[in-house]
Amino acid sequence: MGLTHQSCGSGVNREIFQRGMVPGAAYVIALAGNPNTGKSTLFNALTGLNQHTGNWPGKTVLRAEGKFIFQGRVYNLIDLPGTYSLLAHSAEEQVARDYLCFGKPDATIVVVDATCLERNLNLVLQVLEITAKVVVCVNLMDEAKRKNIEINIESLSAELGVPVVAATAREGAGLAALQQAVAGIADGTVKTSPYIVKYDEAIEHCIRKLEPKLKELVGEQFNSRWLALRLLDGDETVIRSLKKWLAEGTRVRAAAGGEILA
Ligand SMILES: Nc1nc2c(ncn2[C@@H]2O[C@H](COP(=O)(O)OP(=O)(O)OP(=O)(O)O)[C@@H](O)[C@H]2O)c(=O)[nH]1
Ligand SMILES: [Mg+2]
Repeated sequence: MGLTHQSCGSGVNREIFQRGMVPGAAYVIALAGNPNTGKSTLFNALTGLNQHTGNWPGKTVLRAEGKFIFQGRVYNLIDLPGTYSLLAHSAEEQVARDYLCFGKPDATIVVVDATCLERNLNLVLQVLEITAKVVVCVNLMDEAKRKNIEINIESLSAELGVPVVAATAREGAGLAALQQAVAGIADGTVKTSPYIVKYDEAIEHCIRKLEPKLKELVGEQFNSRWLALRLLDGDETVIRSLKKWLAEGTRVRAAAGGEILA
């Protein structure tokens, strides 16, 4: 049998992409965003001093994770490196992108700077191309207020199709609402309908051709539209990551005596 999604499972994701290491965690939550948007401030405010740091596998990029407890459940929070894009031009971008696709977090918080929202939304749209399980956290609301910038959180949420929460992480403001929104996405009680960028018809045509083939390979595990776009980009790094994921699935299956891991 060839390599298919049936030979690869979430156990594999955890092994090779280090999904999360907090024991007993109900959910794994990723924290993404442009550099300097307050991700680490938010991470520290949510987790306190309960953090574990190391490097991402094979990279000199710092990996920080910790936990918070909300309504009796443990959430494993992963602080991703700050990036402007997810096109894997740098080690940081590759780490963030691979984690969002192959690590399959239960929810992703994208932290944006309220004082330069437009630039930050570029990353939000890229994350929405990978996963629908997103909460946007509009941080630095204190700075925005000082600069007389008003943000209509409700209409932003309606346009993006995902929950949007305002916060001032440095003062701990908005954290409870953020945790509530994350909980709803992680346990599936809140459904999203993310804004998806549409490309030129020539590209959309190629996506329609590629997507079914990719679905055969990875099933519903990963976002095949996004994988198709990366293949059209000729993105070698994503092809390598995909091969690694498929090969690892077979290795684990063989080690488990041929049983398919769910
Ligand atoms: N005024 C204000 N400053 C904030 C807020 N949150 C974070 N900051 C400040 O913004 C700066 C950057 O915060 P970090 O938490 O390091 O940002 P980051 O996104 O982790 O940055 P990178 O890891 O470099 O990508 C620091 O000086 C924080 O004190 C906020 O809500 N309001
Ligand atoms: Mg940081």
